[in-house]
Amino acid sequence: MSSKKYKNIKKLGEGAGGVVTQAEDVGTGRIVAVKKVRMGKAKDGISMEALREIKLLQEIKHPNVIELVDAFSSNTNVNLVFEYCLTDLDAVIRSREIFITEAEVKGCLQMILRGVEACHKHWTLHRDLKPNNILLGTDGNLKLADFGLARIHGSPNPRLTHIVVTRWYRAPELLFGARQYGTAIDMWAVGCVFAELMLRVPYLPGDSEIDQLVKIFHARGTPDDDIWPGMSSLPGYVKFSHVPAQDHRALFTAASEQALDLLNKFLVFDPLKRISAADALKHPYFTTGPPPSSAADLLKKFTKNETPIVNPDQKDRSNNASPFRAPGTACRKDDGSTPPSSQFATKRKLEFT
Ligand SMILES: Nc1ncnc2c1ncn2[C@@H]1O[C@H](COP(=O)(O)OP(=O)(O)OP(=O)(O)O)[C@@H](O)[C@H]1O
Repeated sequence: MSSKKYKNIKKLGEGAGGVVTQAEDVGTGRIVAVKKVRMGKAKDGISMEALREIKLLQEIKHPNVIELVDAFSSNTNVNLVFEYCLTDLDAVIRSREIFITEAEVKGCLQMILRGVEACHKHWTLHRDLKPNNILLGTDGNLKLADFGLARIHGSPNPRLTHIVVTRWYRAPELLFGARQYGTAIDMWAVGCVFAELMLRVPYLPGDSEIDQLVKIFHARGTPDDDIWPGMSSLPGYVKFSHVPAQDHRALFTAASEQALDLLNKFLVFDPLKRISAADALKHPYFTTGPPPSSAADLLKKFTKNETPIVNPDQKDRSNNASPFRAPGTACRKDDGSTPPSSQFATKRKLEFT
């Protein structure tokens, strides 16, 4: 980083877009995270990818959307300066030190939904919602981050590509190659994250695009054109044999009726009938039973045992001991790491290779 304004502290990690470094604003002493974005297809010396992220984030100012503090260019890079975050939801979900209560799941989901609602109000799809793109800010708020794939939807010539959203959180319309899609793709992803918060393991961890659809249909039942009008006309539609929906109650053993009802509304096949973020926030789930945990409570709980963000490259997901896995067996390459205990779920049998 070659800005006199920021003093490099340490490398935090590296994503597909570039290196992220912890730094200090020498003028104010504020700790920030600087994301150095490699040049993509450059126009006028600035990466279009970086420009897109800058533009979207500058428009959305919300406690549940990561703050873009500054942006500057250095040689061939664009540096995006973000508020520094303490950990991410992936690290929290995988931590065996943390027992996530119903109130905490509720608090997390409420913050995620508020962030998504803010994005959607600004005609922005996040498009890559997943636990490691949801960061815990120093104020205890969860913040949606990594807008690298976000696009303004509804713009005249969107040329939307269906290769978006990490597979496990990808909506069925994207898996069937829909070229026109909207905010409902983020709501499917929110549903998968909600399920993962309760289960403590990814809900639908498909190995491939086809396996992703198989996992979705095994969980939710195979849809037909009555349930999802227009499904068979989608460009990538493939006919699957009929399987009935899994009994949700058998998997989410301790989840409340309201939690299951809301989960079902996120995971509706027809994108037009899928619940919106604004409506989800009005669901009785948030007003019945224990109230959602506050940001201050989440901060205390999720940072108690220090769960620093771990760069996925540095995570050893195969050798950690697990009560769910026979000693010495490696867990399947893609399935995340050791599932911590959950009061919501029946311990799900992991498949081994
Ligand atoms: N604001 C932040 N504060 C603290 N750490 C951050 C911040 N933003 C990103 N990181 C960390 O830096 C690393 C790289 O993040 P980045 O968003 O570039 O990629 P990623 O989400 O890990 O992967 P990908 O780009 O493939 O989605 C990750 O470990 C991430 O958690």
